Amino acid sequence: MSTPLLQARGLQKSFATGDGGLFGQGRHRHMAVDGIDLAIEPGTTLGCVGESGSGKSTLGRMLVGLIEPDEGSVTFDGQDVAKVAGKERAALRRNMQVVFQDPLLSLNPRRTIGQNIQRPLRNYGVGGSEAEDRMARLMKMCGLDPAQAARYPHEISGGQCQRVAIARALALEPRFVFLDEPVSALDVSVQAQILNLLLDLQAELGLTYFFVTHDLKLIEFMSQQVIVMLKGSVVERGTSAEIWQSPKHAYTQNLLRSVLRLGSTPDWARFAASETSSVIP
Ligand SMILES: Nc1ncnc2c1ncn2[C@@H]1O[C@H](COP(=O)(O)OP(=O)(O)OP(=O)(O)O)[C@@H](O)[C@H]1O
Repeated sequence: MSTPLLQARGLQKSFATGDGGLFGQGRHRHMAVDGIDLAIEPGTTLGCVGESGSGKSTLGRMLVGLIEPDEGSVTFDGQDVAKVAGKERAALRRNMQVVFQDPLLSLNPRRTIGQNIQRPLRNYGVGGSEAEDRMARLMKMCGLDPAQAARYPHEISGGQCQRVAIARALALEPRFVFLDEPVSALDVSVQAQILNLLLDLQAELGLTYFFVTHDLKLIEFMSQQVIVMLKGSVVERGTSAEIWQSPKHAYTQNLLRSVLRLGSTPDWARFAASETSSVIP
């Protein structure tokens, strides 16, 4: 085992719920993530599966520093994220990016796709022809034609929008990407293309992923290691094959049974293999 790129210890996050009532009697705190430890090795994917509301997104957001944990710590490349300040913090932030579920919502609709991709570069002081060149390279790498840079998000398909969101996430050359259900808003045939793109980019750039989904079959295809979440806790963890072939927790067994019974999700490995490679060399 190599040294983990990212490690979390005792991560905990609760949110206030209820309107509080007249005397505050209705106010409670809901524990969204309840003391989670995890480690992700460089160049690998940790898949996270669980029902809606189990805390997957909250966990991912804490890993990339979008929200602060109430308790616990995140260590990236040996650095405690909470203790890093100034220039080092900015460098750390560049290294951790997110791709959200709905690309149309995550892109700025008033900016062209080229401007969307260049935004993080400009935020970090890269402008002019250097930003233009990098944008064109990122677009090609993500299977987009740079000639489309002047179009707006609503003028391209959902799959192309997600390619733009991925290109934007990669603009600052991160090492770690939190993929928050990156294909669930897309048509099934487009899903396979985006999954292939993510796998190709991982192989080419050595990226490390935290991949969140509801789909157990998809997690088997995308991840080496898996955690299963239920009500804010990890109820099962193991390799993809272990979770798929011999799940121990009753919740995972039920999840698996329903996947097998419904047969509603595609055989990703076979399906994706039938798609051509997604990256333009
Ligand atoms: N900003 C917030 N304020 C209040 N409650 C929140 C907030 N974010 C998340 N929650 C609550 O925390 C719990 C976990 O939410 P989270 O989005 O992490 O779950 P999830 O497993 O990602 O769900 P889904 O699969 O539906 O996206 C839920 O009960 C949710 O309502």
